[in-house]
Amino acid sequence: MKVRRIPKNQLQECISESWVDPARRPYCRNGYAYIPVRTGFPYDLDLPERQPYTGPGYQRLGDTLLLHSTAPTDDQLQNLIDWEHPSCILLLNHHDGVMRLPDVTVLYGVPHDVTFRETGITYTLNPTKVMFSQGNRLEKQRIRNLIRPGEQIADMFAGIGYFTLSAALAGAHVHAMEINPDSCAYLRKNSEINGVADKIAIVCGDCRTHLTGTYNRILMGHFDSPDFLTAALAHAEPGTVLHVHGIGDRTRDIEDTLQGAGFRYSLSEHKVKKYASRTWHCVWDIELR
Ligand SMILES: C[S@@+](CC[C@H](N)C(=O)[O-])C[C@H]1O[C@@H](n2cnc3c(N)ncnc32)[C@H](O)[C@@H]1O
Repeated sequence: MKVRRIPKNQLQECISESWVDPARRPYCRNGYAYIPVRTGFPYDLDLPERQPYTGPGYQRLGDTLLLHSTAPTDDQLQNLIDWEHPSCILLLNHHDGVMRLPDVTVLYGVPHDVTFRETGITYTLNPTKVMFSQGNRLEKQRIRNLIRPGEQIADMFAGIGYFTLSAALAGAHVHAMEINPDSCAYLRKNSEINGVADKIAIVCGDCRTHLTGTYNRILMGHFDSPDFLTAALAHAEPGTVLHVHGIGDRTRDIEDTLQGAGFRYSLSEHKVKKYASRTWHCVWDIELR
């Protein structure tokens, strides 16, 4: 592949010039951009063709790549480094405990805070310290579309702001509760970066002791949410909408709790993503009557 090597900060100025091959992606390394050159134009280097990466799937969070569960072979890892030029590659083995802390193996580079955008929201986090689920992207958008400006919302499991930031950007006032101090710190940072700090009241602690008053909407983005429903209902009233996440079929448990608390309600179930074979991560939308 014939390329011209230029300082990375000149990439934007060059990208529409006639010598640039628009069918190939430039790539950056060590402060330089390598731009593929069209046939017939002068070039600086003739690089061996890059081998497309064909190993296990991964997600990109800023300059860090996150592989899920399946470790690459040594050849695949080298192939991925050459293909994506990341600064760090992590293998996410699983999430641990109630805080859903990531258990990761560092495959390449040194872990650090990463910044990236997803559906118009900027996130900063360290993927070795807190979880980030790209699989919840559609659910975040769905929730954002349901929220009306001025709503009073409780996010009982705010994490680094997956739902809280969407809700605040939709014009709601969010009482964001989170038990993990690392997540609270990133949530604070993310609310500032996205310009919604004045719409979010962050509390670091157990949501069950921090819920106050009643809310228009209660977000419960934790797999064990059905077990927290009684606590949430103590801060709900007719008209309140709850979004209760869980794994597998929890409809019966949820309905038992609602009926035990004496509420009339409408309930609908939505699939968020596959969790295991035949098991789904679901969210139950409940509107109290
Ligand atoms: C699934 S994670 C992330 C939540 C995020 N809303 C999402 O959908 O991905 C759940 C979060 O709930 C927090 N958490 C667990 N138990 C909690 C509790 N009792 N009170 C407040 N936060 C809690 C964990 O620390 C974790 O950050």
